[in-house]
Amino acid sequence: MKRTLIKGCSILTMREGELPFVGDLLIEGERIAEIGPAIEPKQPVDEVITGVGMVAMPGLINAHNHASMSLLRAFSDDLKLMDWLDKKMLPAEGRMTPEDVYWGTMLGAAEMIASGTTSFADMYVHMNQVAQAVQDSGMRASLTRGVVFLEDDGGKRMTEALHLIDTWSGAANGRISTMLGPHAPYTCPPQPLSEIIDLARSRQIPIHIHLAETVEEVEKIRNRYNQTPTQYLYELGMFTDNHVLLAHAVHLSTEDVRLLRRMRGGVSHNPVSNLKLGCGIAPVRDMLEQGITVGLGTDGAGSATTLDMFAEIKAATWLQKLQHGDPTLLPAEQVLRMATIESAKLLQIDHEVGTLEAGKKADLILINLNKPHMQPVHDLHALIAYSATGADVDTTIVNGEILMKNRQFTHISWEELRREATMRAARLVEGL
Ligand SMILES: CSC[C@H]1O[C@@H](n2cnc3c(O)ncnc32)[C@H](O)[C@@H]1O
Ligand SMILES: [Zn+2]
Repeated sequence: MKRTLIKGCSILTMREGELPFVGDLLIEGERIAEIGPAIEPKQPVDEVITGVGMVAMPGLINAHNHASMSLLRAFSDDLKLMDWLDKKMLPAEGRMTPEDVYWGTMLGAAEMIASGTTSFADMYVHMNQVAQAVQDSGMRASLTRGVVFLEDDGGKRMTEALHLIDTWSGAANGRISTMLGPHAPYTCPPQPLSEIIDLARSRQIPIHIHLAETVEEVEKIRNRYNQTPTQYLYELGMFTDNHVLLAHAVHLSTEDVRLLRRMRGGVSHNPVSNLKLGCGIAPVRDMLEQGITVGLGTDGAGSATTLDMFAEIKAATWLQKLQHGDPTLLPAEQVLRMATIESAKLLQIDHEVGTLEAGKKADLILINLNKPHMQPVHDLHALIAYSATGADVDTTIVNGEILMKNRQFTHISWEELRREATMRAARLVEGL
């Protein structure tokens, strides 16, 4: 079993209310063996990492992504969501081969590792290739085959969704978990959606779904069913005994927020994508007041452009402060917890990751403080939430494996990845 000792770093455990302290962290195999002011290992260590001038904190957890859409980064911007999706993304996605999805996911994984994300929730197609990329990149992920019921496919998409669950749950040394992924209320009519909900309940499979992202979605569902999108899911039994990961939840009425109050799971707030597509501001303060778990995600790079979770951290707290004219809302520690342990709850991995604690899986990052914008150090939570960017991450560790050290990838060949991604991305968007 490999033993790695990180010495002399500032440690942010992200356990509620716990103050930062300077100390050491011992990793044995996949897990954190010890955290403390000065560790004297009882057995020889294989690697010592000097953490002086660094902050160790839990890896960030991206609760909503379509990693493979990294191939469509900065290809189609400044459009309304439905134009962006129908006229640009779906035609490009129609050309995607399984190999494209593999390399697109690897590109997303490389960006996430380089910016301090260790786990992500993903919804896409060709999920065998997404899972393979998760396995190869060393990341942790919760994967779901996105299912749209707009035309009859003879059950192909659902077969693939179940194949993913049956084949990949627990794979890659437990780094991969799975969910069911009905895409959104406007792409999933009542009958197939209620079948998925019942299946999820009977097999205890969590659900990942987009909800109430735009005003247009609210109008569409009102016209079709005379309900809000949230009522539509609620009445179909979505929130009865199912763990549900809701992406966006921007347009919720007061009554909608109350309906979600007792839900298992919670909401991935994706503020950069919501801002860029002009969708609106999710009622984060109100959801938190009702006890709803709110984590953070990026959505795909096709809309958000970047998968840097530090951008989401800033946008999330700034938006709540601005919307309510109250700078005390979402203080630094709380928004950092949203990007770590609260997101972990949404992926049902909070017993393993999301805080730094002896016995948990060693998913953590080292952030370099030796930079002008990271000095002086008064309040570490504030410094990281309001000043750090993904480029300040020096080292990324998942399941005890070092995936990036001194900003160099250890599992990814960047030259090969860049070549594959460039060539494939050009083909996908040609003529669109
Ligand atoms: C069927 S796989 C997932 C599907 O979702 C699309 N998608 C990406 N971003 C969004 C978004 O913000 N709202 C709705 N749908 C989105 C993606 O292009 C895939 O087709
Ligand atoms: Zn999405």
